[in-house]
Amino acid sequence: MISAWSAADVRAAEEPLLAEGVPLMERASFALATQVVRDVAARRGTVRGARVVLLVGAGNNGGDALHAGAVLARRGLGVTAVLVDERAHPGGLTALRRAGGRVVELFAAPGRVGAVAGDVARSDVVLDGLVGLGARGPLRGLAADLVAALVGALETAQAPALDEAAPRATRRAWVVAVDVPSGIGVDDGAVAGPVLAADRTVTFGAAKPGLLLPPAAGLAGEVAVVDIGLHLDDPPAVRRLEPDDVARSWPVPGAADHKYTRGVVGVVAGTATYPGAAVLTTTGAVCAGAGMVRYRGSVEVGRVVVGARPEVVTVPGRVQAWVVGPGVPGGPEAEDEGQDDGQHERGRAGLVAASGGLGGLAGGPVPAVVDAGGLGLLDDDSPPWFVVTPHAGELTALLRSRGEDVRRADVEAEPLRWARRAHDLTGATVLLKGGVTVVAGPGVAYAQSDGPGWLATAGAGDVLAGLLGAMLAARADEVVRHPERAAEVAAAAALVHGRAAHRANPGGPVAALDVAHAVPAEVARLLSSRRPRGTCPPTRRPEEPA
Ligand SMILES: NC(=O)C1=CN([C@@H]2O[C@H](COP(=O)(O)OP(=O)(O)OC[C@H]3O[C@@H](n4cnc5c(N)ncnc54)[C@H](O)[C@@H]3O)[C@@H](O)[C@H]2O)[C@@H](O)CC1
Ligand SMILES: Nc1ncnc2c1ncn2[C@@H]1O[C@H](COP(=O)(O)OP(=O)(O)O)[C@@H](O)[C@H]1O
Ligand SMILES: [K+]
Repeated sequence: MISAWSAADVRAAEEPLLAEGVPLMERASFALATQVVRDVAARRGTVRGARVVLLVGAGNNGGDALHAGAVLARRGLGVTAVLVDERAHPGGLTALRRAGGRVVELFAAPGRVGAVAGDVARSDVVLDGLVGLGARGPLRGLAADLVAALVGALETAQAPALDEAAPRATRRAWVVAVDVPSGIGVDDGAVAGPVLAADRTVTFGAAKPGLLLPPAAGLAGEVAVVDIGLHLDDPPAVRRLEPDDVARSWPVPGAADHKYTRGVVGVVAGTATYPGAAVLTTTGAVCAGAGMVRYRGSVEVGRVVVGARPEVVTVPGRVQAWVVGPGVPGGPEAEDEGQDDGQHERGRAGLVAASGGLGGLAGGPVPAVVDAGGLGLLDDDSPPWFVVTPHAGELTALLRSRGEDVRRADVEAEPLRWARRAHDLTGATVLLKGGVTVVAGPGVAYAQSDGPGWLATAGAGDVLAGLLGAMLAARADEVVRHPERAAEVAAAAALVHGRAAHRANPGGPVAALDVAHAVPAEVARLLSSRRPRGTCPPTRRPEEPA
């Protein structure tokens, strides 16, 4: 798991160490220089003669860059520091000069910003140390002008300069962000001004939320977290599951299991107009290893589903997680005009059962996935073991229906903020789909970035809904008892879904059904890395057949 803490938490963790005189900046800058040497050596063969430019702001972030530059200069790289502020870190400047580095005082000649940016773009490596945890809002002043000019100068070049295989004319500098890409919202991932996109971010002490959250996450490149000895005791602000986390918690059936202990998924999806959604959702659930999938819909669509997936049953009965809404038209008018094929009524019944509204009759509350047309069926208050799975457009509509004056662009600019708001307004756990999938539940947030852009294809969300339904059904009791785990299961589903999309056709376009078909092999691969049985017992469910 990658855990990210806010700037304030990281600073609080630094304080006692700084008071004891622990040399945090030396640790940070040495690790930064080591990573740069590794990157240069891996791509260029030798580090000697490589040209490095440091972009240096007024604070300790610039200090990190200057000290790292001193280490690099001593290793034989040619290092130039470009200062955008006369207050550059004095210790760092002295160290760089002593090591033979050059200094360009851009602050004294701001008119040269265009020419300097052109030079910087032609270097081998750029270390962006303009601003880090101390950033207040988007970049401004000379730092903003330099980055804007540099972004333009880098635009035409294709491959990083360190990629010796690429023709020289197409190479551009390899960009390393110091702690964070300068100017991103460190705590919220906002990108409200110019930001130099990094190939690599070397971040100190712990990851920061802005490195995991869109839109800034897309500008951080590969993130390397450097341990500088901080102790962070508070829960992280944002987490990202990695394959090992999902493998560890995946419920592997044992000898005593049967289909009902594995979890039955009830699916209310699709109509005569959108029968494909019913097939994709049920296939997602079947391929994720549901003990059983019950399809609830019209006889006509049920036949299509069973024709595609003979494993699916269409008779009512006990369900351990509901999936409501994929391929179901939203809004009361769809129901009034009969376009919903009765799915609104079936969906409402599923959600009532899932919230425990039928008491002992239905065996108590169970998790639910509420997607697409199901979102309009939610009551004012939902339990947190309901996971709503909107994309940005659907989340905007959901928020607006609850009185928020918000537009899709606002949701895309601050996805975690709005996912949290939707969680607060509805009570449900919120999985907001997108290139980075953001999950907000009670006291927890996840940001998953596992799938290729090819996954943005019609029906992929239906597969995710079915897959998530199966995962929730397998851990139904646990999720209802500990609703914060619904968010973890949702993040795990996004990981499996994204990785299955890579597996379905590595490097090329994927069809939604192929993503579902790739899930079993992807789960097997995840589980193959798991420690031997006995060290981490699978989650077991006590229920007997209904
Ligand atoms: N406290 C420490 O000893 C350590 C700090 N570290 C580094 O120090 C950084 C934090 O240093 P600081 O607190 O000095 O802050 P920064 O260096 O991140 O930034 C502060 C400076 O940037 C300017 N600034 C702020 N917002 C700006 C904006 N929007 N546009 C342009 N300029 C802006 C401010 O005028 C201020 O002078 C971390 O990100 C990390 O790189 C590391 O060396 C680890 C140890
Ligand atoms: N740029 C992207 N990169 C990776 N995955 C994406 C991207 N955009 C969307 N996705 C994923 O693709 C799926 C699309 O789902 P959705 O929008 O609900 O489509 P549909 O409703 O047609 O099934 C979601 O899982 C989402 O997270
Ligand atoms: K930076």
